Amino acid sequence: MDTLFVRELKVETRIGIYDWERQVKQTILIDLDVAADAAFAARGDKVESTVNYQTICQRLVAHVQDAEVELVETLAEQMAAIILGEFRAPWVRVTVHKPAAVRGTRDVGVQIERGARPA
Ligand SMILES: Nc1nc2c(c(=O)[nH]1)N=C([C@H](O)[C@@H](O)CO)CN2
Repeated sequence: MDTLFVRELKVETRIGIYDWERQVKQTILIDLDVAADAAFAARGDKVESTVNYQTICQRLVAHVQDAEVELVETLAEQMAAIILGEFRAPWVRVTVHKPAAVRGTRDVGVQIERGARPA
């Protein structure tokens, strides 16, 4: 199976386990890998025959900017559920980056895979 991808979708949101993190918005970056049949889409050359990565980005931005969760894990699970449930994708990998959240690091975050990747 082929993979549609999104790299570094940037969203400002309230996220974190500390009280101060409830008062500010922080930047998170989202990477997505979504299983999709690129050959099928290419045969018809119409976006309606595949997953529209722009629509996914718009849906996730709308969700994440108002999510107000503590953990990056929670956000990743919510986004995976949206992509599998609403966009009928069979498999997704979601990576949530919280850059510079921990002193001394460039980046921290989580990566999850949900669904079943077609052969
Ligand atoms: N497994 C996790 N560990 C931590 C998280 C998280 O979301 N998942 N978050 C924090 C803080 O919010 C940190 O990002 C900011 O100081 C710490 N550990």
